[in-house]
Amino acid sequence: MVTVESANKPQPQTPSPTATTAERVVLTGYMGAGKSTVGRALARELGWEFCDLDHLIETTHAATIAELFTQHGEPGFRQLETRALAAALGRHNAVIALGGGALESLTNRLLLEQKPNTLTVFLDAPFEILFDRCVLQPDAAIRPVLKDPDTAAARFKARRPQYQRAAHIIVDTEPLTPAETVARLIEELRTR
Ligand SMILES: Nc1ncnc2c1ncn2[C@@H]1O[C@H](COP(=O)(O)OP(=O)(O)O)[C@@H](O)[C@H]1O
Ligand SMILES: O=C(O)C1=C[C@@H](OP(=O)(O)O)[C@@H](O)[C@H](O)C1
Ligand SMILES: [Mg+2]
Repeated sequence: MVTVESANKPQPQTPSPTATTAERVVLTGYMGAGKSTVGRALARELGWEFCDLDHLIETTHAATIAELFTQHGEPGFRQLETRALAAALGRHNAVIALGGGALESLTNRLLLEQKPNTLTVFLDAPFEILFDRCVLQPDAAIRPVLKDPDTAAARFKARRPQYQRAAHIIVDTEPLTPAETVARLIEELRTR
């Protein structure tokens, strides 16, 4: 029997492809890991909002990442990144793609770690693969940190333990396409 009360209740929305209790998924990993590409596709699949931290910084300050590095230096850029992260973590039903350097900051690591209902995913791959992906990326934004390959390799080595420590889920993306990584994450989200 359909009571008036239940008939007036809001109808359920399109079923989510996952029953996850997480309110947001945060993608981390080095440049070229696919945070932006996979994040956008995952958000679309979940019917969630997509927030790319670099894009948020660029629109907030009306300048490209490269311009912000030139204007403020890397330390200045990192401050803007921390503010953007704090704002982004306030979103619900959102996939958030971090920049590759976001977890260098202890403040950022604590912001992320202390945010409840947040599933952090580390998209991993060897440095050489990541570097090639960035070089081959059509119309890629300039990544100032990638200018010198030796320094970039050293930063990869230094950052990797931070990505690992922050992660609830680690995906080795080397053998996967971005679509396969999305499928893997949807599968993981079913059980969390
Ligand atoms: N297996 C893969 N996983 C993720 N990205 C891949 C893969 N293979 C190639 N790519 C390409 O590498 C680039 C990753 O760039 P992007 O998503 O901007 O990474 P990030 O935001 O992590 O720096 C994209 O051009 C993407 O199409
Ligand atoms: O690793 C880094 O220090 C950076 C990564 C970039 O984002 P992606 O990882 O999305 O390329 C961007 O935030 C900026 O160029 C600095
Ligand atoms: Mg990106």
